[in-house]
Amino acid sequence: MENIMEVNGVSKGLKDFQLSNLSFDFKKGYIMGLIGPNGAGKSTLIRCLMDLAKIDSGEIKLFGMTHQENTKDIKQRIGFVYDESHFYEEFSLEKNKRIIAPFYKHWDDETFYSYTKKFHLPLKMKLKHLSKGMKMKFAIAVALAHHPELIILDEPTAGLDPVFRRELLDILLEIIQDDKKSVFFSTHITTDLEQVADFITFMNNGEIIFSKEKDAIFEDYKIVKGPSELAGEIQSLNPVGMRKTDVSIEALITDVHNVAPLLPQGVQLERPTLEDIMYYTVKGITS
Ligand SMILES: Nc1ncnc2c1ncn2[C@@H]1O[C@H](COP(=O)(O)OP(=O)(O)OP(=O)(O)O)[C@@H](O)[C@H]1O
Repeated sequence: MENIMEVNGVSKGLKDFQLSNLSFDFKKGYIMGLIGPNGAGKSTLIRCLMDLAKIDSGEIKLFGMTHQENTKDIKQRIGFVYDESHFYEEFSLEKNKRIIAPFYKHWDDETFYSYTKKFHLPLKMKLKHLSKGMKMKFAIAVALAHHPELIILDEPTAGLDPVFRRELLDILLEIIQDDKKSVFFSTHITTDLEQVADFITFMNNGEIIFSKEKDAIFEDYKIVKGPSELAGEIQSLNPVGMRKTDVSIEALITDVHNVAPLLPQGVQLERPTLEDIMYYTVKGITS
């Protein structure tokens, strides 16, 4: 399968922050989730992907091209949804649509109106009077109406009610069904990714901790639980993170195939959630 996105050794310095040597690939026809704690650099990476922020070194290729080579073509082929509203607040949704549509070669009114109907969006209302969730829905309708091959969303489910969140995840799953489109989205709601993502990229402190197939992550990481007396033995196995109470111990281990045979008797192995993996990676060993 061909790569739709290739990030090679990308670095970007901001005032007090640095994206450091990021590398990962993303294949066509899948959903990739981008996770990481607040301030990890997810939005900064997305801004670099969209060429809204210039990278200092390395290379980003989308559809096999860099922005320098053909940014216009790249942007036509991406549906981009992000938090800062880039629409006209004083105008109605209909008027916003009339302004935006001519910028896209493949704009499709029928698709646009089918989504605004599905999302119950009031076309005559001024954008500034929409709720946060409704604005997000409008941004999604606009992004999907020009038939993008790649959809990039920065925290699209933030501010959405659970019913629409589920609906949006179903829409994202529908989009990739023809194997020609791909979805890349950042989120703090890791359970959403457990449902729909094929690949997960995890960032912390401006670095990539891993970028892997979801199933491979759950094969590699396990939670170890046991009585607190075993703390020393578990710690000697170099867990990613560990939490100890007076009576029990819980740790996250990686490279489970090599580490599991070394585990002491009396511990249980459990499948972690993505949230467990994030928590222990960020927190490390606490007591
Ligand atoms: N324009 C900017 N100038 C200087 N620093 C910035 C700028 N934009 C972001 N930063 C800093 O870069 C760091 C990463 O921010 P970023 O928004 O990329 O993180 P994030 O992972 O998306 O976080 P969150 O989950 O909270 O949205 C933060 O420390 C932030 O303050």
